[in-house]
Amino acid sequence: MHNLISRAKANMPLTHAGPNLVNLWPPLQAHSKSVWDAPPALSALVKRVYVSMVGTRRDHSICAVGRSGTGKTTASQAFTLALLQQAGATGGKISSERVQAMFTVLRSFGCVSSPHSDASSRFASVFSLDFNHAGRAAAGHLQTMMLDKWKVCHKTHGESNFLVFAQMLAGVSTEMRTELQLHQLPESNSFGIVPPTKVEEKQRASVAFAKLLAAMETLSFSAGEQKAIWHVLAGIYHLGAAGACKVGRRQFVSFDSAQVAGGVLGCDGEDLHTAVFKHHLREEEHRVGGGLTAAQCVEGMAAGLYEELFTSIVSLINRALSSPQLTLASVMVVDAPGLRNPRHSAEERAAGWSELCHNYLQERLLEQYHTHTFTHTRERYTQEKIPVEVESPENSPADVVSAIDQPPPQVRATDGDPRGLLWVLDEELMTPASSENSTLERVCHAHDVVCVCVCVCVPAVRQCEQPLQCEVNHLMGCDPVRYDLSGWTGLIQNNPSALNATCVLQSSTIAEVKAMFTPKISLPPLCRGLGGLEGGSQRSLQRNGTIRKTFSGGMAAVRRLSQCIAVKLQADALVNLTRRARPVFLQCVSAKTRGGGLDVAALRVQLHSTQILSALQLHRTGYPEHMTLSDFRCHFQALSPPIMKRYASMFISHDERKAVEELLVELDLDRKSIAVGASRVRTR
Ligand SMILES: Nc1ncnc2c1ncn2[C@@H]1O[C@H](COP(=O)(O)OP(=O)(O)OP(=O)(O)O)[C@@H](O)[C@H]1O
Repeated sequence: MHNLISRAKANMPLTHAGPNLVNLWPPLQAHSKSVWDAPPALSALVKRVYVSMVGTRRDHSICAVGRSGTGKTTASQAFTLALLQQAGATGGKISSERVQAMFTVLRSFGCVSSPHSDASSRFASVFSLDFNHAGRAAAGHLQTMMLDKWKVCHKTHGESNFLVFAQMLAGVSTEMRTELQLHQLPESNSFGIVPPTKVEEKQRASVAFAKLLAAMETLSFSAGEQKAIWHVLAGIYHLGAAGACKVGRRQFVSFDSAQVAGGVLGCDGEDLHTAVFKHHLREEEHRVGGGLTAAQCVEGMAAGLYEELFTSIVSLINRALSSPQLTLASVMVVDAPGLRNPRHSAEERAAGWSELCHNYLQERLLEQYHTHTFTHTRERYTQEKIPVEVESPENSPADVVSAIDQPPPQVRATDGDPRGLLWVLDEELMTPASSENSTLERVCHAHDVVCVCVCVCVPAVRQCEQPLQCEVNHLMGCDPVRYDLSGWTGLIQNNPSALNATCVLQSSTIAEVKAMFTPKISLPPLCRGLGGLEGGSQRSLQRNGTIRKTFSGGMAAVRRLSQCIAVKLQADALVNLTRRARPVFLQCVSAKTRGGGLDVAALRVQLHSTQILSALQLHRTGYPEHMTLSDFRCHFQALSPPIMKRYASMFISHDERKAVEELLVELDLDRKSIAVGASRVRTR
């Protein structure tokens, strides 16, 4: 029962849906439709965005927001493919097949199976399609953010590891299986990477692996690059099998598996041991409080390897889709992991660090939606002195966002320090003898008086009775999520093993591994977890410039290597990338219960957080279609030179705004004969 709002809006012409469109296609029939069988409402949206992009020569963005499992990825992918079909492609670098292949690769390497979905995204992405002067797609550029790097070694209840592991273990050829030493798999794996056991699952994973191989071929991954990818994945698998001693010296539990891990990574066993466990100097350098446990060392290496692998795969995708052709404008499709709350799947547990990172990103996107829909629109009307009687919604996501990411004040305030959770965590990490408890107390104390609604004052963050737990009032208080901060210090402290992963790969004795991970250009690393910072075309350089700027100004330049500040900066980068583009927000909702029934309460909560009624009210009362004076001039000059002549004569005697108003009145009187509908056009 996906995308319910679409049904309510079924009779509404698309032009009335305004720039902030709610997800508008009917449920897929038991997966019988492939994602690119665009339903009519999607085709209409694609057409509208395309015509607007070509007509205004401005960048546009499509951003899907909502809970996990509500169809954001499906919607974004369907939109991208339909847009490509609508526009057509040129230059041979981009095609529907290549883009579909990219989705297949990303699904395997960036998704896990969860109670909500068989492929739940664990990375955020911005995929930009660049169009040339003829309006044809000429290139694609993928930028990714992996906010939580620990997924590869920490198994969340009910979730699998990244899908690619099961696919590889089920489908890799006998020859490669021998090379990767995957014939006799040990029973336990500390990262929870297990081969599929049921026949049906095995078959599905093998088919998915065959699809993945075909997709890599389509994207021109060379045989050597594919080999390097399997070696790194197998290396991570064997590291998980090697495990770490819980007591005593920092070392592997299974030396045999560690030896095998070293072998497939092209690293001597002793060297791997050193890279994983022996980094006293680096620990000093990064002031790692209390030293790392053996398990943290092994996990750090695995997380570092997977981060490097994912970034390299994004580079290979960009190599396949990029083109130096000059382009006119772009459409950016934004997809991020959805909001997750253990309560949605009736789990008793509290949420962890991974959920906080992704829920925070969703809040940032919602805040962007709120600002664009209400704040900017009202500001424009005020600036243009247009009387429009509308009330903005009482609440906004800003309170929760600042409870998480508010930076420290430049000058110490007398009435307390209101910095957000990420900054408090960052500071406490550097304070000797600090604990997660003191972090919690500081954040709850600073943010417990925030009102999310005029009539009810509820704190943005509230300390729970359970030790080390707090509740964050996500979705403007509609969807509170209880977090457990236990062990967060270990996750956010700099982990020298993760940093050593790059050296292990670059000094591998396996030529293909070494070649793939040795950087082609030497640029200072911005932030681990960011992918797609390469590209030679003018547009990709611009987009990468925006990200570099985000990471190089003010506090960002100083703290960008801190794990928790990097989460904020990656979210900033994503928002900055799309800030200048004309946005369309796809609010995805789902009301499906686990038994397949209709969960009305859940639907109500989701609809409430979309603020759809206020948005529609503002849209209907105001002037959603508007253009700048310069656009107006271009537009009408092309349409009718006599009209522009008249405009010029009026412009001499009045100010420009007055001239435009008079012209509009004339156009309106004469509308039928000249067929220019401009009465709802406001200019500035
Ligand atoms: N309109 C629809 N009707 C029925 N099922 C759908 C629809 N859209 C998506 N689905 C199914 O719902 C599941 C979740 O979809 P998808 O992965 O797109 O969600 P998501 O919002 O991107 O999730 P996450 O945030 O966890 O990545 C998939 O199995 C998908 O096939």
